[in-house]
Amino acid sequence: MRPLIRIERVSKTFGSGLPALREVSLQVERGEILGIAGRSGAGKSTLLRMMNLLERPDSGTVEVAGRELTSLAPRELRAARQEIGMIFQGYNLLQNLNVADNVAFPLRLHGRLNPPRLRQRVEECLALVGLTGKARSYPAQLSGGQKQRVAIARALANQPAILLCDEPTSALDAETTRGLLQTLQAVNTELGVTIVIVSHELPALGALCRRVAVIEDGRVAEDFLLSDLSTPRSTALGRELAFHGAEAAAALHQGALHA
Ligand SMILES: Nc1ncnc2c1ncn2[C@@H]1O[C@H](COP(=O)(O)OP(=O)(O)OP(=O)(O)O)[C@@H](O)[C@H]1O
Repeated sequence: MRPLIRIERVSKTFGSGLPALREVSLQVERGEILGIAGRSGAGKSTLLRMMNLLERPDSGTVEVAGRELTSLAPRELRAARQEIGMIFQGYNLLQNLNVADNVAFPLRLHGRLNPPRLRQRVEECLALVGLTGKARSYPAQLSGGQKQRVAIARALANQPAILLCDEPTSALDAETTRGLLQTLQAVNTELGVTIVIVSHELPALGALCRRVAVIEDGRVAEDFLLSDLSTPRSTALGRELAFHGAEAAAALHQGALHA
């Protein structure tokens, strides 16, 4: 089957002159959870942001669900992005809107649902992330974990096929992180959403991901299934991941879904 995301020979250099990505090729299969690991500055976020064209490559192609994003007109690109939700380390919530209105924001932008259906969709999304009672709260009244759950609900409002996660647990404590990873796992298994997650937290990647790509100096240094314990890993991060993976996955499956 055709991969859901296909990145081919993508390069990107910012003003500083050093390439952030060097002819990177990477595929993401429909339904999988792919982790992107790498040291600070390796190019992880830039690669993730290529997947919805928040960053535009200098060269190479980015195909999502059979559409080559770099060749789309702005209007077509907006439509293609409906398929791709994203969450960030800093949550990016609108502080002056309550939780329900934050989740409703992309639905209103798109304008496809009438008011009763829109309210229903917001309730569904909040139930999905365990925040039913918080619809009228404002972001400032929520914990970090709750804010990230609102961000997930908002990212899923338009029923995307893909959820891109940029360091989603970096600002959270260990227990909250575990609850959030369980939510992401449920989003994948119960809704079938394909997830790509950038994180410097190897236990989080080990617990959640089926496959991990290790980025070094703007290149994919290795790309492997965490279940493959027989092939020697070629990078230090790959070896650490192989070591942590099984243990972290077992820990994730203990405890409540919504911490
Ligand atoms: N908007 C930008 N303008 C200029 N340089 C940038 C920009 N975004 C990224 N870079 C540079 O590109 C390189 C890769 O950055 P990127 O954020 O993708 O790395 P990363 O692996 O996600 O790092 P970290 O783990 O620290 O977030 C770095 O050298 C960074 O300084």
